[in-house]
Amino acid sequence: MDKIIVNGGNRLTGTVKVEGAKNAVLPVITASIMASKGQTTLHDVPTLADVDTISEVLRFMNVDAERDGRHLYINAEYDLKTVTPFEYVRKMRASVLVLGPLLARYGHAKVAMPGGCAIGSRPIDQHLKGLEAMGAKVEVGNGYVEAFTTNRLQGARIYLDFPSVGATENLMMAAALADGTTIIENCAREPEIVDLANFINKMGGKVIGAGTETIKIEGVDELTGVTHRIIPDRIEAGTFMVAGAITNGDITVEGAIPAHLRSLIAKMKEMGVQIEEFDESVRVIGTDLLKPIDIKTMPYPGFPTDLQAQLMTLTMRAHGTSVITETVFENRFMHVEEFRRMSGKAKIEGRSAIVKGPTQLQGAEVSATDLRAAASLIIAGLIADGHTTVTELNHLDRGYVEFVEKLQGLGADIERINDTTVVDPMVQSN
Ligand SMILES: CC(=O)N[C@H]1[C@@H](OP(=O)(O)OP(=O)(O)OC[C@H]2O[C@@H](n3ccc(=O)[nH]c3=O)[C@H](O)[C@@H]2O)O[C@H](CO)[C@@H](O)[C@@H]1O
Ligand SMILES: C=C(OP(=O)(O)O)C(=O)O
Repeated sequence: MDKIIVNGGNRLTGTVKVEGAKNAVLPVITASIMASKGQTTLHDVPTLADVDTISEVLRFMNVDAERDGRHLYINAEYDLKTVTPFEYVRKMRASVLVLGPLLARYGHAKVAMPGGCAIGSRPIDQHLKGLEAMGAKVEVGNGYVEAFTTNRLQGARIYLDFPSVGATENLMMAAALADGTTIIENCAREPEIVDLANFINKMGGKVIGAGTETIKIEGVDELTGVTHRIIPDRIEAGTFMVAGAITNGDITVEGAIPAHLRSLIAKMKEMGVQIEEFDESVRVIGTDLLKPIDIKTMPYPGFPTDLQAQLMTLTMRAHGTSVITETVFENRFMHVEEFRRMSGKAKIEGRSAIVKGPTQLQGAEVSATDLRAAASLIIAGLIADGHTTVTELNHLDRGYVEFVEKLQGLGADIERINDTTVVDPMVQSN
């Protein structure tokens, strides 16, 4: 079992570079299967477990998907299978993003229903509602969702009850090859949605309005493979920004696009952190005198739920009480219990976490409960007294490339080990 061991106390300094965005590359990869001719070449592809999983999904469907370092070559010119089994969806919920592309290209898609996960129940009703509005017949049973259409999907006007990122992406892709015009209202506005729209437009699609509350898509008959560079990962960038600030460090994060990080920059400045903005990088200079804040996670451009756990670590160093409210996922506070193991003073009240600072965190053995919890426990370890050991690193590997090496490059005392020590079951059960 792999473990990360952090010895707290080092101030981070220097420069770190972020990868292409996980949440941009996954939908772009699934959109590439709509290209009935030509090869797709993607650059700045992060070497993540999730990218490997979605590539396996594509290969299962008879698509060529070959990765060479940070480049991915995809050829979907063949007859594709239109089924995605549970073994893939179980590993990664974003597999459900093949639904729109397959249905649009073949008039059929059968995908294992994604279950709930540690952060919430995560239904896909908004995806299905939109596909039905476009004329698809949708059946849910035996753990699968199956969608058919005898003719092409028809353009429709769709209002999302919530600006769901995945639903906006699935419907935008389905509409790209539909007959007529689709309008998606109350859609998600994340930078990753804009990246996907740019990619579809390069393929020959006609998408306008991505990044606003209404997207209009005029369906076309055919899409072709193209070359595309994935946008930088704003969540990875934000994770390092917090790591720099919490250690009272001075770091530059290359690939941090300030326009994509407005809410985090505003909140960190409110806490007293100094932030200098450049075109595609930010410099973060920490302070000993952090102020408490209130944060509420919201769809973009609100504060991202994917940075909630990381920023919570910083509030543990602030002088006073911070209130962090999670409105996007109903169960995204699993890290609070782990912070308490490190002597963090945090408690959950309804949908909020109340954090009292400043606290001198203590090194402890903690376990990652989801991807961002993994990163935030490591960040907490950077300022804890003594050693912090973080396990369940499969979560971290879904979303961070060489996280340990990058932190070492900034001066952290951290290592990843493969610990094969057999644990006495009597001790473990206590
Ligand atoms: C691969 C990817 O891009 N993942 C991101 C994406 O996930 P994902 O696309 O799954 O997130 P959504 O925006 O769809 O979900 C947000 C909320 O809407 C609810 N909902 C969603 C769809 C639906 O049909 N019905 C419904 O009720 C969800 O349960 C959740 O409470 O956006 C999330 C919110 O920014 C991020 O945390 C994830 O990192
Ligand atoms: C929740 C996340 O991802 P996913 O939607 O892939 O589970 C995340 O990136 O923090």
